[in-house]
Amino acid sequence: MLAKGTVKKRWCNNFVIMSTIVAIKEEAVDIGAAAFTTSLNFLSNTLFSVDFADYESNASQEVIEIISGVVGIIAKPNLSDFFPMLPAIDPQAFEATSSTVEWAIADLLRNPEKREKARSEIREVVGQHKLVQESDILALPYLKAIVKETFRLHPPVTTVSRYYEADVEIDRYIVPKNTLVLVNIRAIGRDSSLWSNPESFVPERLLDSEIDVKGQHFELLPFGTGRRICPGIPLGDRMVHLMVASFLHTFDWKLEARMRPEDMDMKEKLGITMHKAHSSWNQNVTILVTN
Ligand code: HEM
Repeated sequence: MLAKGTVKKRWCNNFVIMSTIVAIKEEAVDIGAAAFTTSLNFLSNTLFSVDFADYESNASQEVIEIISGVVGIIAKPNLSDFFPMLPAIDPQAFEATSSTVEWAIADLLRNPEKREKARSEIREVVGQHKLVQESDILALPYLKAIVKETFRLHPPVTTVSRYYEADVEIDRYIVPKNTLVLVNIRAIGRDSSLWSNPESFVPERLLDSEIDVKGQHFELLPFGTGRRICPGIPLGDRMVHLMVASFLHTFDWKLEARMRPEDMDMKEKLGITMHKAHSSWNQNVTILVTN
């Protein structure tokens, strides 16, 4: 087993190194795939001190399929007593984390002045030649606002469901027993009675706000709420912050000469979670290594 701090450091380093290799080769980075591989390796390092996947081998999907199968077999009482996280390993958890990172980077590519603001904040707190550490995140309010705003606009899990076993009254509506109620988190995040200018990416609106993502503020529920709230909040939220901060800190992003930010394709695709429909912006992004 690696020491506790080592896992985090190694994971963060891996993410930056993996992206740096691609950037040095002057290839486009598939942010979604890099984030997916990283979240997978973070968990495998935490549990087994090994990397399960490699960004360049395209093996992440195979690993996920194996994990799903293995979890079904081994998450029986004995093994999950030793590894309580095992039953929670679900492809959706990695998808949710990586799609949030992908959207945050996409929105920042479309908004260069916000990207620069976030980079200066990180540079000031972390310094030019160090890697972002988990302890730095607390001192990065603009980064935190960016992540919340990304969750508002692009919650990876768009809908949560509840099944009512008895008649219930909710806000003057009677929900009869045996009803499955679907709550559209994405629609709430874009509701104009709750948010001004809801379709725009404006992290500033959440900068000095008390609204958080832990299920207490019903206008922003990316992790759900109540008894079935996502148990992976601390891990998922931390991974998203660290990955977005590492990307911003380590690389300078720009679109290829002929492409304008407003021309980026921001269509969504519904899979296990909500991902970007096209990675076309990947092919139009030049990444310069700054550190
Ligand atoms: C950005 C990352 C993530 C997001 C946005 C997310 C979102 C969600 C949402 C919306 C739910 C349904 C909650 C409800 O019905 O109220 C859920 C459930 C769940 N999540 Fe996550 N999740 C993320 C990461 C993770 C991670 C990293 C893990 C575990 C390692 C995890 C494990 C679970 C489990 C086990 C459930 C089912 C809980 C239950 O039904 O009682 N999630 N997640």
